[in-house]
Amino acid sequence: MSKAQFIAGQWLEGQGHSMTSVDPAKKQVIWQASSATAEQVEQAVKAARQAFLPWAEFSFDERLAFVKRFAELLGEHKDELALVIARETGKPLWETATEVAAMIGKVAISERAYQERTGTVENPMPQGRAFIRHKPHGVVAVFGPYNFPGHLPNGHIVPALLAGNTVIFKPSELTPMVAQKTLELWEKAGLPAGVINLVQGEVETGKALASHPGIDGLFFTGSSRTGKLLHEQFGGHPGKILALEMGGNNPLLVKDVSDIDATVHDIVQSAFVTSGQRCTCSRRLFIEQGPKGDAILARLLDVTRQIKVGDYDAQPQPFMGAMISARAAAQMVAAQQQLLNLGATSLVEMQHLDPESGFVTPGILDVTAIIDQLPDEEHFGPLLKVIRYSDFDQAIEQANNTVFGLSAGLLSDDAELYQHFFRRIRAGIVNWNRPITGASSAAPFGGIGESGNHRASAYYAADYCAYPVASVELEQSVMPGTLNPGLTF
Ligand SMILES: NC(=O)c1ccc[n+]([C@@H]2O[C@H](COP(=O)([O-])OP(=O)(O)OC[C@H]3O[C@@H](n4cnc5c(N)ncnc54)[C@H](O)[C@@H]3O)[C@@H](O)[C@H]2O)c1
Ligand SMILES: O=CCC[C@H](NC(=O)CCC(=O)O)C(=O)O
Repeated sequence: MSKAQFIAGQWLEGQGHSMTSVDPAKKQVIWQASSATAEQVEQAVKAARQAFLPWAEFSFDERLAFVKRFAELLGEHKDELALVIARETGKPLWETATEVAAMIGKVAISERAYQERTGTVENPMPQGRAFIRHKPHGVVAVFGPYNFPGHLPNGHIVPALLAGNTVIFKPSELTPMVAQKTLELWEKAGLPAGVINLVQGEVETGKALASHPGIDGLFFTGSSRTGKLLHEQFGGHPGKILALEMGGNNPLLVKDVSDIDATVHDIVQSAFVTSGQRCTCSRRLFIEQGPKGDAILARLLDVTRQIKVGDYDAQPQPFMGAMISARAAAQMVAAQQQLLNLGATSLVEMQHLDPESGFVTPGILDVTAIIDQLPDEEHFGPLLKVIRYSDFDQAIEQANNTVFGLSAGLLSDDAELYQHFFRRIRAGIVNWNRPITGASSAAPFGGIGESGNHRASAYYAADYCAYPVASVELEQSVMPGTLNPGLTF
C-alpha cells in the first residue's frame, strides 16, 4: 500500500476505499493505495489556505526558482517518469518521452506568459501613476485527465504556482502513480508545505474537492460530461474561476492535394496518435467524392492496416500502444458496432486484440450514408469516420454540425481555399496542412462550444491563474488645482 496523499507536506495513507492502477499492456496491478476521504480533502484545502499568503508574498523570482528546480528534477528523472507514464497509460516510450519534454518546456513558456500576459504595467497620469497588476486567486483545484497524466495537469499547476496560487491536485483515478511520482519531484524541489497538495481518489474525491467552499477556483481538463457537471455546480458562484478544457468531435477536410503520402501522414497523425486518445484527434474525415478522393482513401486504408500496435517498451517501437484500459478498448469496439448497426460501412475494422488488455487496432468507417444520424459524440480512441462529400461548403457546414469546437484542419494545396475555410470553420485550433494534434504550448489552447468555456489554456493559462487589479497611486493626497462645482475648502 502506498502513502498516496500529499497533504501539508506529508505523505499520508488515504482513509477511503482501496484503489489500484493496472498496466493496460502487461495486465498487471502496478500501484495500490487508499483514496482520500472528504475529511482528507478538507485537510488539503486547509493546508493550501494556510500556505497561500506566504507563497503569494514571495516575489515572482522566488517562486520561479522553485519551479525551475522542479524542471531540473524532471530533466534528471526524465527516463524514470517517461517509463511510469508508459506503464500506467500504455503509451509507447517514444511518446511518453515527448510528454516529459513538454512538462519541462512548460516552465520557460509559463514564465514568459506570466510576464507578457499578467505582468505589471505602469501608465503615466497627470497626478500620480496608474498600474495594472495581477494577483493570484488563492487556493485552486486542478483536475487532470488520464491521457496526458503528466503534461496536462502540469499545464495548470505550473502557471498557477507561478502566479502565487496554492494548489490541490486531483489526478485521474486511472493514473495515480504518475501523479505520485510528479508530486515527489515537487517535494524534492523544496516547495513549502501546503503549496501543492495531492488528493487521490475517484469521483467522490473529485466531488468533495470541487464542491468545497474553500477553493477559489478549479482548472479542469477532462471530458465534456464531467466539465458540464462542474459548470452546473459552479453556477451561482460568480466569484470562483472555472477553466474547462474538454473534448471534441474534430473534423479534418481534404481537397486538392498533390502529395498523397504527406496528406495521409497528416491524417494518420491526427486520428491515431496516442491510440486516438487526444482531445485534438480527428474524429471525422471529409474526403471529396471522385477518383482523387478514392486515391487518398485507398492509401489511407493501406497505411492504417500497417500501423504497428504494441507494448510501450517493444523494440522497435510501435506507433500505437495500448489504450488506457481493457474497458476503454471494449467501449471503442462497441461504439464501432453501434455505428455499423446504424448503417456505416467498415473500411478497416478496429479489433480488440486481447479482451483483457487495452490493445486495439485502428479502425476506419465510412459514415457518408448515415451522416444525418451520426451521433455527435467524442469517440475517444482510434476510430476514424470518413464522410465523402461533393460540395466543399456543404462539407464545412457538416464539419461545423457539432456541439464541440476544439480542433479542425484543412489539407489542401489551395491557399485561397484555406482562407475560405478559416473564415467559416468554428474551432479553437484551426490548422492547414499540419496534423490537428500536437498543439504548441506557446499558443493558446482551448475550444468553443462544449469543448471549453473561453478560458484557453497553454500560453493563455496565465490569464485564468490571476485576476487584474487596476490602481491609481500617489505618495500623498494633494488638493486639485480646480475644485468641482459646489465644493468649498
Ligand atoms: N481540451 C483539453 O485540453 C483536453 C485534454 C485532454 C483530455 N481531454 C478530454 O478528457 C477526456 C478524457 O479524460 P478523462 O476520461 O480522464 O476525463 P474525465 O472527465 O473522466 O475525468 C477528468 C477528471 O475529473 C474527475 N471527475 C470525474 N467525474 C467527476 C465528478 N463528477 N466530479 C468531480 N470530478 C470528477 C476525474 O477523476 C478526473 O480527475 C476526453 O474527453 C478528452 O477529450 C481534453
Ligand atoms: O489531449 C489533449 C491535449 C492534446 C495536445 N495538446 C497540447 O499539448 C496543448 C498544449 C499545452 O497544453 O501545452 C495535442 O494537441 O496533441
